[in-house]
Amino acid sequence: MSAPRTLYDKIFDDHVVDRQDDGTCLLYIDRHLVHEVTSPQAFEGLRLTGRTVRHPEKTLAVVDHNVPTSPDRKLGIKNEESRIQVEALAKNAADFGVEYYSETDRRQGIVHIIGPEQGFTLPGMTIVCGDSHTSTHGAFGALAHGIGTSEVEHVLATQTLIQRKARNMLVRVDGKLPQGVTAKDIILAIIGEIGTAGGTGYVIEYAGEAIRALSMEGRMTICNMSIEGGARAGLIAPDETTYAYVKDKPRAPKGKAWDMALEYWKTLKSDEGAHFDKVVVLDAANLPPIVSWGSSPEDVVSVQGVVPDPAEIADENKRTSKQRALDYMGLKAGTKITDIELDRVFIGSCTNGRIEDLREVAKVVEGKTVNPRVNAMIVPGSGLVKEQAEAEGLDKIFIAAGFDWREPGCSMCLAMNDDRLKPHERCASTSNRNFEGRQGFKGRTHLVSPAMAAAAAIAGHFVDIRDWK
Ligand SMILES: CC(C)[C@H](C(=O)O)[C@@H](O)C(=O)O
Ligand code: SF4
Repeated sequence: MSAPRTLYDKIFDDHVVDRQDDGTCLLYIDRHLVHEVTSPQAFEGLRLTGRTVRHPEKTLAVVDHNVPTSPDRKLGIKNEESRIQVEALAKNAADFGVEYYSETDRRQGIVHIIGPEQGFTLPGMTIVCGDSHTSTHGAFGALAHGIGTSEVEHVLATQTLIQRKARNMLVRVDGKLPQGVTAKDIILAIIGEIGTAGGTGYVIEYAGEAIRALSMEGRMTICNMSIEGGARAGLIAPDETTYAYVKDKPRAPKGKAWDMALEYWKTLKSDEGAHFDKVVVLDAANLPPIVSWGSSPEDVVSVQGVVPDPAEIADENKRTSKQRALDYMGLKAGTKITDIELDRVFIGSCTNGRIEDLREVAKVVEGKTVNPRVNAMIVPGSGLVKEQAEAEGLDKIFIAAGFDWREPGCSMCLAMNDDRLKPHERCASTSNRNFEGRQGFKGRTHLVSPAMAAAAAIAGHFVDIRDWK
């Protein structure tokens, strides 16, 4: 019998086209997602060398980062740089025969939200995109990771990618999540535990009772932030939850092809006794709602906690860097997290812009009013999420509470469009990065779950969602 293998080993092995003696492999790529930011030079490279896109039907292009989210987006993009990128993708997709969702297509949205929605993302596949949060698709038991622009060109031209095998890491989350604690809190806690370099050189497989209990939306939130923990990719073995989500999606296999696919997908799990190079175990039952206080996703604390004191850090470099983070954030050590007041609230992004996230938000804010000091926006992750939310009447709940209800896109997750923080504005955000300037020059970002962001919008400061009435 062959040695037990992990889920990552299996998917990797199934896609090796060529393996060199030094371990360098050529991997077959099943799906390639393309957005406007990292693709212009790649298409230009093809043009210059007279090459074509090898498999246009395995490639899907969408605009997300630069598109305006205001209702008048049809009027065009004012910012020239943004407009050029969006127009370039439209032209490249047409010239190279790649399917393309423009900002007026109802299927348009954040690249990592539309892939799963369309059934373009399927278990067992290798999936790449010129975007670090491609790890999101790992929630389906697909090997999915970000690539650079020169690799985008390589995949467009050859449908393959040069890769070396990463090491295997297991993150097991045991037990049941308490009421009010979500997938977002799990992943923030994991990153708090392992640090932003903890996953460097690894592909993380998430397992355990708490992961199994998550919906596909929750699993995507977890895998999405794998890259924030330094990992190349995140994976969750497919199960009944996965199959139920995938079934009947526009591009999912149908009929006999579905049965065959299912048979294969059922083999996609780590074998008993498979070797992991690193194992981390967390207990879900002990997790509180989490809030980030600094400028790195590892700077996290319980909502019941206080802003930590860098003076207590022994390592000098780390102490200096955490002090700088506190200064940037305009916070004092010892401040209670629930005393931190917000100016803005952003609900959306490829981390938390899916329908389930919006349902959670609606539950928290129904019949309540956004604090007058707070400017709060909700940005659906895709046109289909927006339609679904409106069909359920969620938009009415949001608007009645005083939220701004927008068109789909990356929006204020990163300041590449009109949605951005002003200097020193403090924001509770459901996105994945709190880097300096991420949401606007000198903007201050606190990463939280959708429910925590919603409650903060109403209260005007952080509150423990477990006490919400
Ligand atoms: C613009 C893009 C290349 C970038 C990424 O790779 O992740 C963006 O999506 C982000 O979240 O910072
Ligand atoms: S929503 Fe944010 S994290 Fe996701 S792809 Fe867009 S910019 Fe990147």
